[in-house]
Amino acid sequence: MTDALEPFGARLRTSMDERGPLCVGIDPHAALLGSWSLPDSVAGLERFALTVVEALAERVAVLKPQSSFFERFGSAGIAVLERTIAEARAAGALVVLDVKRGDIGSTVEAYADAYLDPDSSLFADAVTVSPYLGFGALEPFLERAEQHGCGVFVLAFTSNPEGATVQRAVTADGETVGAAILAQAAARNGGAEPMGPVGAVVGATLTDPIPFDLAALNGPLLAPGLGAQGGTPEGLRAVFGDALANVVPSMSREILRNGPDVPVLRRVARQAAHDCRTALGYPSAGF
Ligand SMILES: O=c1ccn([C@@H]2O[C@H](COP(=O)(O)O)[C@@H](O)[C@H]2O)c(=O)[nH]1
Repeated sequence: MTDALEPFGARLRTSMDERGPLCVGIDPHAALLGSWSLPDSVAGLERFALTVVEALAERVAVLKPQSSFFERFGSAGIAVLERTIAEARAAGALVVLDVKRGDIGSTVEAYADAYLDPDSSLFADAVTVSPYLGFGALEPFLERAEQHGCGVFVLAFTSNPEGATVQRAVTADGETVGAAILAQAAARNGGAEPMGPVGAVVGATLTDPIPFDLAALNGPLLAPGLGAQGGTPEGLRAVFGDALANVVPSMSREILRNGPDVPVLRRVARQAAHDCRTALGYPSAGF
């Protein structure tokens, strides 16, 4: 039986305050394996992922493995993902598994067992989830997260341009789908201190205003899209307004393309962390 963890909002707040808010994605694209002179194989995948862990897990607040790049190698890739998560957590990083799961409630129950049960070999501190089968269908994820001190990042306004056709569609109540998702997430977080376990994914690339007061979420805001997708740390203020304190800015390729040298990865990530801290108004301490 594993010891109960503190609530995710408190753990994330502490980690961001101590290390700075940067999240680095572990996205072992085939092209990146090649540019690191690694084979496009399970061995290459493992070397890549564990090199990122070695370089950054003791330094950044959050590491975010992208499950798809591990799944493409089948069960052997999943075994590498398990090891990556375990070693990153052991080194002190919070792990957000970017797996974007969502289904009918009875099936979500099993996904929640897979990712948010401390006895699972894929246990992570948080997962990304898709609410497009209805926010209510995510209930098993939310319950399990609350039970075990984990977090859930619900896709709201994603960084890709195609997302808008769904997320900015207007519901019968006259609000956008994305805003309706955020309102339900905010209701779930209530007045939790320092923030609740239900986060949202809001892209750092967005240029149209977000039709929701993001500070009212009272939860973490995972902001992918920095670097390779065109988002910049300086642009975060325009996207997130009053909610800057809860933003977890995320970069993958922008950092990873500098590998495989560990000191170089650290130097690039340190610069990115500095840029994000400055943009988000953090003190200069931290990675
Ligand atoms: O809205 C979203 C949600 C998730 N992602 C994920 O983040 C990384 C982005 O990688 P970069 O190399 O920094 O572009 C990737 O794993 C996506 O699946 C996102 O980009 N946007």
